[in-house]
This record gives sequence, C-alpha cells and structure tokens, in this order.
Amino acid sequence: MSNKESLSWNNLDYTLLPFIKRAIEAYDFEHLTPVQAMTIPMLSSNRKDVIVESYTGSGKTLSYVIPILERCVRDYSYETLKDTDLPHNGPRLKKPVNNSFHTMIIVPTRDLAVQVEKVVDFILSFYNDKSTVVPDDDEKEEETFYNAPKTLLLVGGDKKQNMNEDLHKYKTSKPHILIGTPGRVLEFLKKPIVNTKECAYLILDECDRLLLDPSFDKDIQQILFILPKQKRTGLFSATIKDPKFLVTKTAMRNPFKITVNALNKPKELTLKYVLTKTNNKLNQLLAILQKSEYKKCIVYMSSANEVTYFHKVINQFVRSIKDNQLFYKFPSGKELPIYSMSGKLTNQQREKSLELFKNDTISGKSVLLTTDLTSRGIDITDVDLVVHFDAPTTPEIFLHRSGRSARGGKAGNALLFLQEDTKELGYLDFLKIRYGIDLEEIYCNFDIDGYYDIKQLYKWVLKDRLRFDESVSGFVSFINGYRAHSLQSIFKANSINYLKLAELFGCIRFPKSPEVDAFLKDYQKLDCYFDDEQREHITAIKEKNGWFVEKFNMDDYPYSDKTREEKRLKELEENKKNKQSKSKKPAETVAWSNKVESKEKRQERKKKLVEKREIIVQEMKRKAIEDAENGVKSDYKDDIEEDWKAMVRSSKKQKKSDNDFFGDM
Ligand SMILES: Nc1ncnc2c1ncn2[C@@H]1O[C@H](COP(=O)(O)OP(=O)(O)OP(=O)(O)O)[C@@H](O)[C@H]1O
Repeated sequence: MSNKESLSWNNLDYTLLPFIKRAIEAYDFEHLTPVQAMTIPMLSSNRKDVIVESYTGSGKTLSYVIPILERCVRDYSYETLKDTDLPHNGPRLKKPVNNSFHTMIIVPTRDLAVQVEKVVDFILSFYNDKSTVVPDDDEKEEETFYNAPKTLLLVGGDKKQNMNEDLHKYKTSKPHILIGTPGRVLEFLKKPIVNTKECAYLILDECDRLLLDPSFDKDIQQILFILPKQKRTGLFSATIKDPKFLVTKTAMRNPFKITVNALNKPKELTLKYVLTKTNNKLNQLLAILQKSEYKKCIVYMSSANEVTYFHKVINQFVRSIKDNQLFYKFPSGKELPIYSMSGKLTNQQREKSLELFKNDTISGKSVLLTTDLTSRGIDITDVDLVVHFDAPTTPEIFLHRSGRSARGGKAGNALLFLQEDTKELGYLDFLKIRYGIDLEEIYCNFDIDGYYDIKQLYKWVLKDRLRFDESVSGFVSFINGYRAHSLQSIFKANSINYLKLAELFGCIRFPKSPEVDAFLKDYQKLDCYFDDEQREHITAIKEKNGWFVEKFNMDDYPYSDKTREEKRLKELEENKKNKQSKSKKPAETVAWSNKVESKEKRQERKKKLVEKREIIVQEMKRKAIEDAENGVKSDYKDDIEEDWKAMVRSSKKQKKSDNDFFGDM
C-alpha cells in the first residue's frame, strides 16, 4: 500500500524489534497503512485499550499482531531490551510459567483463525536471522539463536478428541500466543489446567460480530469473566456501529477510539449493481464470469445448500476434468475452474478449497462460490471481483463481502445482483443513506440465454433424486435467508416471484412451504408484478398441482447412489406397513373440549418453564458476577444448562407419572 501520507516504518516513535523489521522487509511494505500508524504505537505502549474501526483490507491484522509480538518478546525476555541496543536476533525468552499464556486472539471463524496464525508465524519465522550464519568462517563470531514465542491454534476440529490434543500441546510446547474461535477458546479456558492469570492482551478481531451476534456473545461474555481484568483489550472491525456499547460490553478500562473509515470502504473499490430476472440469475452469473475482466472472483450466495447445488449445476453444464479438478467449460471452449466452500464441507475440505482457489495461478481466472462464512477477514490479495449473487442480510455484511476485493491498495470491483421483479431496488437508497455509498448500474448486454436452458436443467434433475432434494433445500434455504434479512421493508418475502425462483432452482415441482402455499392459493395478493404469460404459467402449474414437469409417482424416483437408494426403498416399505397397520386400528376420538383443555395446559406449563428458566439465569448470572469479582472462574452457562436440563427432566418425569396415573384409571 503506497500511502504517501503514511508513516515510514523507521519513523515510528519507538524502535521496532529487528525480527519484525526483517519480516516487514520480506513483505515489502514500504509504509505503515493509516490504521497501523495510529494503532501500533498506541497498543505497543501497553497503556491503552483500543477500539479500531478501519475499512476492509486496510491492514488491521498487522496493527495488532506487531504490538502483541513486541510486548510479548519484551515481557518475556531475560534482559530488559533497550531501544538503543536491540539484539540482532530475538532475545532469549522465558517460557510462560504454570501453564499461563501472554495473549489471546479471538476471531469468529476457523478459517480466519488459521489465517491469523499464519501471519503471526510468518513474522516469528524471522526471529533469528538465518542469513547471518557463516559456517566456514571461524573468525566471525557465531550468532546465538533462541527460540521464538510460540502460538497455539484453538479451533473446533472434525475429530472429537481434539481438545485433548490441544491441552497436550499446550502443556508441552508452552505457547505465548493463543488464537482461536469463541466456543473452542471458552472450552479450553474452562479446563482447570489452564492458567489465565498472566494474560496481558485480548484481541477481538471482527469484534462487532463477536460481541453482537447472539451465537457468539454468550461465549465471549464468559471468556471475559474468566480472563483477568488487568489486561489490554483491542477491538477491531471495519464496521463498528456502536463503539460505546462495545466498550461497555468488554468492560474496557482505558479505551481509545481509532477510526479510519471516511468512505466506509477502500477508495480502490468500485461498487456496481445489475438488475436481473430471478429465473435468469444463474445465466447472468455465467455470462459475467465468462466475459468480465478479473483474476479471482468470489461469488456469495445466501446458504450452503445453494452453494452445493449451484456448484453441481454449473459444473454439470459442459465440464471437463483436469488434474482431478472440475472445470466449467464455456460454450466458447474456454475453461474456468470453479471452487466451492461452505459450512457443508469438512474443515479439511474447506481448507483445501480455499488453498486451491488462492494458489490457482495457471488458469488466469478462477472463481469461488461461497457463503458468508468467508465474508469477513479472509485475505486473498488477488481477488478483484466480488459478486453478491444474493443480497447480503445486513448492510455491514455487504461491506465485508465487497471488501474481499480491493485489498492492500489494489483495485477491485463488487457487483450486487438485484432481482428486478422484487422490491430490492430500495436497497440502493438504503446503502446511500446509511453508508453514503453509491452503486453504479451496469447493463449486461451479454447473450445470457446461451449457457443452459430450463429444460436441460429439469432433465438433469430428473436423473437423480439427490438433485431434486438439493434443489428443494436450496429453494427453501433461499426463502429462509430472505426472511432473515435485517431490512424487511426491502427484502419482503411476499414480493418474491416464487414461480421464477422455482425455475432458478430447477425445481421439478413446487417445494412445500407456507409461502408457496400462499402463492399458489392467491398469488395476486402478493406484492409482485406478473405479466400475462406468467399468469398463464401459474394457472397451468396450479392445474398440475404444483408440478413443473409431467406429474409422476415420487415413489418411483430413485437415487443414483446405491446405498442411498436401498435405504429409501427400505423406508418406503416400512412406511407402507405402518400405514396399513394404522388403518386397521379404530381411530381414537377425543372430545374437542379435552383437546382445548390440554392445549391450554400445555401453554401454561410452557409459560411456567420460561419463568423458571429466567429465575435460574438471573440467579446464576448474579453468582457469576460475584465469582468474577472474587477472582473465581465461573462456569455459569454450563450451570444454567445443567439446571435447566434437570428441570426439564423432572418436568418430564412429572408428566409421565401424571400420564401413568390417568392411564391406570
Ligand atoms: N503496510 C502495508 N503495506 C502494504 N500492504 C499491507 C500493509 N499492511 C498489510 N498489508 C496487506 O494488506 C492486506 C489486507 O490486510 P488485512 O487482512 O490485515 O486487512 P484488514 O483491515 O484486517 O481487512 P478486513 O477488515 O477485511 O479483515 C493484506 O494482504 C496485507 O498483507
């Protein structure tokens, strides 16, 4: 990033440790980025907590990694390090005592944790200057090499026993810096062997996600209870809406706010949008992927189900195989590697996909289909195009996704797909008002019909029942994603044209869902425009009971995978038997008044349980705060869960004995 106004590394108001300088030289970074220039001195001084908001790709990672490495080495060095006389190689370090550690870095995803660990380890690889070894020259004094600080990655794995492995590594390698995801870090910190007393730094990268997302917040609150109060905290993100709230949540003692976000985005990032018909989105995407200029492109979809399904669809239509990789072959004959990465893959598969995409330099162009799992933090500098195939559920995610391109001062584009047959155009005004961001419209004059047609898609789906299942999952997940949108006035579920949506997914019949039922019952009531052709199409499909192809018996629709098919046939057989035996039993008739009564009872019981749970939560929270104030480790979330489970168990027992009692009568 050649930012002329920024500071040069030699002009910092203190001298960087030589190994950090060597790493920066290897990176070939001439200047500090603005966020680094402001944050590094502040955090290194060890006097301030910082809350840092700076646009995507602006170098926030190094702005906390450099200070924590500086502090760690200075704090653990046997000698006090004087800036005027720093040892060329890293100094001899003490190991953390009594199973303690120096720094905790927490990020929201495993992939990001792996990435941050790589950055830390890269810098630490310069701890000793190996080029100074002169083996054959006896006259020169040999350099003394010492061990650099160590890191430990704390992320959930595919294997259950991983925690024991982590603890073993922790005890034996004595790491100074721990990097992980909230759930795993909490589990780790709760182990009696882990001593948190010496923790001097806590970094929460993507802090708004960690502190505001309910799925992380509880874990983070417990982590904050467990870690000592006397530590420096650093909060980092490109989007911090309410800094005061985050400061209160983290109980920072001496906070300093740093903001480098005048445009809310890197100035090198160009934002555009394209209006597209829902059923033509995939063709439009393929046209853009073929005809646009880019090196690496990330395409964001709203769910893992969608990614899985569309990855298969894309690869199906004219593909070839090279070195075990699937390539999409365009009608023009040019090939393009398309990778996919979502939560449906195992950790290993995800890592592999990301690595292949990152390192793909042979094809000239490569594409990654993914979800918001990779919307934050992931740093692949060659990405110069981001496509929002489905609009993101919050405007913050829009900035994070778009910011996967135009990183480190390079130019990049982000293209938002808006469905012209919905109310999505309103999103543009919202982005303008909320973030002052203008998106320029692009008109794709590409011939977008040439990639595949719907009949081909149906034919392909009909060949394997798994494809039908996946088309339905994709369709349903899309609707769920739409319903979860934070901007409900713009992303209205009742403005979706379900007919076109079903066509996009190649659904051979309408999936069953309340939205589709309402659509088929009275589509005219929806907030959506239908032309004559579509009206006729809907009437025809209604007459066919929701089928897009000729109706057939679903029992005769096989999986091409043998084991799956055997299982299906077995289940089908069992279902038939169960139905027959049920139809023989006379139906029990229950008085309507009894049903109503039991429904009321159920509701009352539910209400009582909710009230009891709230009492337990409050009581445990109070206890946890008390414990924390007395310096005792608190396991209050676990306790609540335990108490809650015990209560549910006893309530079930009670219910069972009630039933038994009545059964006896
Ligand atoms: N001083 C610098 N000069 C040039 N490039 C830099 C400098 N510091 C970091 N970079 C590069 O800029 C890119 C983006 O850095 P980083 O991942 O830290 O951004 P970020 O601000 O954390 O972004 P995000 O908010 O998306 O997580 C990286 O490839 C990094 O190597």
